[in-house]
Amino acid sequence: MDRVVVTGGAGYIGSHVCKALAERGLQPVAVDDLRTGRRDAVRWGPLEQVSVLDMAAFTAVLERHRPLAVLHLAGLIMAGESVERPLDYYADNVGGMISVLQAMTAADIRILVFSSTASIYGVPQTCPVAEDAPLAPINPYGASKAMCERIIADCAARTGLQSIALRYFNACGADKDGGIGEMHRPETHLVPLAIRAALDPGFVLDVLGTDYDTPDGTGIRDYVHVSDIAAAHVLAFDHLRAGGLGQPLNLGTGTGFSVREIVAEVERQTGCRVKVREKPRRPGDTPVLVADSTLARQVLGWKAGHSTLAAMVGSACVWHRAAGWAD
Ligand SMILES: NC(=O)c1ccc[n+]([C@@H]2O[C@H](COP(=O)([O-])OP(=O)(O)OC[C@H]3O[C@@H](n4cnc5c(N)ncnc54)[C@H](O)[C@@H]3O)[C@@H](O)[C@H]2O)c1
Ligand SMILES: O=c1ccn([C@@H]2O[C@H](COP(=O)(O)OP(=O)(O)O[C@H]3O[C@H](CO)[C@@H](O)[C@H](O)[C@H]3O)[C@@H](O)[C@H]2O)c(=O)[nH]1
Repeated sequence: MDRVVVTGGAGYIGSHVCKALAERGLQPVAVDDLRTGRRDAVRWGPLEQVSVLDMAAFTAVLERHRPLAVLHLAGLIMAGESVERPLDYYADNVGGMISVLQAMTAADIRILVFSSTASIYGVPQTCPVAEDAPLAPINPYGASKAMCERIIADCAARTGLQSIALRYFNACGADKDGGIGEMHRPETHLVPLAIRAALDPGFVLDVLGTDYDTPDGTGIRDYVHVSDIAAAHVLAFDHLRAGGLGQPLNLGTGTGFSVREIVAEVERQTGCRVKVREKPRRPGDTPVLVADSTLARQVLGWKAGHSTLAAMVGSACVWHRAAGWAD
């Protein structure tokens, strides 16, 4: 069976990517050091418990499995935390990227799909934001991902590397079969926290900023179903394997929802009040981020088919009712 290495394969999005690869008839090999990932999320292929920072060990994994491609999702992910711990973010995200590219070069693996982010746009001048907008990250997390994209482009210009950077907007929701879903440790993301604040009597959601220049004063994001993001990885892999041109692609729906709109949807779906308290803005947060994903549709034929608000919040509610929350 043809193999594909998924770094961060024990994480939230990586585990959904592994499932999508398996459904496409490919064997995913998860490479994850389990610093935040979960062993029980690795269900569709082997787990190699290795840090991508360990170039020699990661090269050995590539030599052993001879994958057709590397899908690089491993990294640190919290924009707010990156403001507090910038060096950790540059070390894991930029250091990890360099190590992955060195290992791929050593093992002669030429196809790369990279997890980039909407955070690289910072505070975009226009929304929905397209891929040709200036990259102007306002936190170390976004800056680390912009650096990775630059490093990939520099390598691709000099070698046979074929790559696509997928700039995801806000991943949420859970797999339809219920076995995997969002369980970050610690959890800082809005959708799981809002669901918890509805279902767990002892938990309150902090609304982080109520004075943004938005209709209800709270931050607006483009939420996209994790299964749609996973599907985009398979499409990107197929596209590159067929010799298609690599380029950065936004993954979003083109519609933004405010924090209060997410809270209202959680209340509608659970039938419970979401307990909230209003707090100041979180450092490093952008007021509004919404994607123009026309290019992903044109290049990959990608559609965010599962990403209605009801489907995203609904699948997340089903997951958390069964799995609870990480503490
Ligand atoms: N969650 C989102 O909304 C979102 C949006 C845009 C981009 N992204 C990107 O998607 C990727 C996956 O995010 P996620 O939400 O699944 O996060 P996650 O924390 O669930 O997954 C990241 C995984 O990477 C692993 N990891 C981290 N550093 C590693 C290292 N050096 N070596 C090996 N494994 C390592 C962790 O153990 C974890 O399993 C990240 O690169 C993130 O920046 C996420
Ligand atoms: O307890 C919370 C958590 C979040 N928010 C707000 O909810 C929105 C979404 O926040 P969150 O779910 O933390 O996601 P982002 O900070 O937008 O970042 C996510 O989305 C980015 C892409 O847009 C990814 O790159 C990041 O990895 C991922 O963490 C923002 O307006 C936050 O201010 C709250 O009000 N209270």
